[in-house]
Amino acid sequence: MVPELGKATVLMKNPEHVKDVISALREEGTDKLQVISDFDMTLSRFGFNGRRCPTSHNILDNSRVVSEEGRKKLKDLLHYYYPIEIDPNQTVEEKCPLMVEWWTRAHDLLLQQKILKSDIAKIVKESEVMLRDGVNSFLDQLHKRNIPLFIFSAGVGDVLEEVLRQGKVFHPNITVVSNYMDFDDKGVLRQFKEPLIHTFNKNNTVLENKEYSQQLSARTNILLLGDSLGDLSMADGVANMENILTVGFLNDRVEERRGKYLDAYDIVLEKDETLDVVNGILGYILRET
Ligand SMILES: Nc1ccn([C@@H]2O[C@H](COP(=O)(O)O)[C@@H](O)[C@H]2O)c(=O)n1
Repeated sequence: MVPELGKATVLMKNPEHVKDVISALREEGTDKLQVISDFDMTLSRFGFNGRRCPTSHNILDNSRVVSEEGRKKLKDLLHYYYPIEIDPNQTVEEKCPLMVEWWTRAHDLLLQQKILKSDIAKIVKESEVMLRDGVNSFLDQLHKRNIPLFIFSAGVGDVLEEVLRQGKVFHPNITVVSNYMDFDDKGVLRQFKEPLIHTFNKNNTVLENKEYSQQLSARTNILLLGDSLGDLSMADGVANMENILTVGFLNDRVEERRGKYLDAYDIVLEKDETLDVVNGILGYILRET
């Protein structure tokens, strides 16, 4: 069916269910399909050559427009809050206020740096961000086949859009909901727009663009890609959902989190920096293999 599902990085609790959903997505055709994806560490790479790749926040944090002192404080926040974000032993209820605290403190520090809108392209160009191998062909294929892609990200919208633009894959079938920067009339960052999106509120509560879900009301079959357990609520706003296939990238603390990911996602990709499996599934659904 999909040879890539035999890859060593692929884990599935219920392979029969996966097979059934993929068959249903193929049978029902592309007119009913939409893709919902996270950005950081899902479409972008988690690591390269043993080094962590930056998230859209880190692209700003590590850039030359942030002072040395600011950079250190942002790194301290990352080292304090990231382990909490991925801790398998804390509940979402416990984590939520701490995530709001992290994002708020980091955004406040970024506001002090007087970042210019006109600097974003250069900041991205000079960063170490990388898209996963196979993302370009995945996004090109979705565009070619008129399949909408909804990127729901707790990262920084202006930055992730620029990453896609520089990768020449920011196609018109893509809609992004994320944390966007607000610049004053001189082009200086003055605040982040509301609502604040963090890892564990990626659901209806922050979706103001109801029009978008109405436009897509006929697309009741979903391919969902994420890297956090919080990403599983990204499709909550889809009315009358019929079939959903969830693919989760398990990037970090794999031993401790494997069980939870296997319970939550249909397909778990363990330490897989590519989109090979997803491209294999899409090719099958599109009847190209
Ligand atoms: N100040 C921050 C806040 C969050 N992050 C990381 O970015 C990821 C963004 O979320 P996605 O929805 O795009 O996955 C999140 O998982 C945090 O680890 C950060 O780097 N700096």
